[in-house]
Amino acid sequence: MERATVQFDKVTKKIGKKTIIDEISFSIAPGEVFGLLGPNGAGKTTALRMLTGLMKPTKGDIRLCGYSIQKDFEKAIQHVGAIIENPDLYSYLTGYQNLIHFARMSGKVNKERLTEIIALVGLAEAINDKVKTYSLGMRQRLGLAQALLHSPSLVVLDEPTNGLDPAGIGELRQYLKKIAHDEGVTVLVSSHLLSEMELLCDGIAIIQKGKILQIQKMQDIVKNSTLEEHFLEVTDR
Ligand SMILES: Nc1ncnc2c1ncn2[C@@H]1O[C@H](COP(=O)(O)OP(=O)(O)OP(=O)(O)O)[C@@H](O)[C@H]1O
Repeated sequence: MERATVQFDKVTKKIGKKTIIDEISFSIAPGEVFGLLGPNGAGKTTALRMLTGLMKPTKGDIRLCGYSIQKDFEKAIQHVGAIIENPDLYSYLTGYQNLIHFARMSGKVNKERLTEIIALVGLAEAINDKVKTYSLGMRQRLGLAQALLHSPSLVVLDEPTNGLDPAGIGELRQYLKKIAHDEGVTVLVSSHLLSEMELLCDGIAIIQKGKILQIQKMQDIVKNSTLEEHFLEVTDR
């Protein structure tokens, strides 16, 4: 598997007169779990939308595995699995039929991989039920299975714990850490949940009003304080 790295280089996004993202730069190493941490409206979703090609940066560039999303989009994006908005699911099909549908589009997924990923997201028992009978957490997990199906080397998740119960959040955390640390998959998540990010991430960028205030390794932050104390010190909230 090609190892993924992510590099934001002075990325700015303006919509109308408003600067939503203001010259942000950061990089993520292969196998790292990295968090974009910031309050609602900080610009996290916008940053992730640009990374996956849903929006174009006004200035600057983003490189994935060294490929520019502006100049080499196809190559840049091919290793990415992402859930940015709500996952696209067909509620009148079963979970399994949804996965098969996506597997066909990506072309390189076999039955073993399907079985493996269904077990990983904990949907084995319900996979033949229609998605309309699923809870929000189950839909999230099916969306995650979709994003992971083609074995991406970079996984991008926007507020991944939304709608999950505490047990589900714990399982997702263990899984993301496992694929990162054992298999070298790079994981980028956005969240405003401090305690969750403290448990999940190896490194974080604190973002507020479109600007990155700080980038740090989690182990350095928690040496002296909790992430929450640190966050309150760094931001003006
Ligand atoms: N298409 C748009 N047009 C105008 N303003 C926008 C647009 N998209 C986002 N914004 C504004 O940009 C800012 C950042 O939004 P964004 O959704 O990226 O933040 P976020 O950090 O993901 O927050 P949340 O957790 O609430 O989703 C907000 O003030 C939002 O209102």
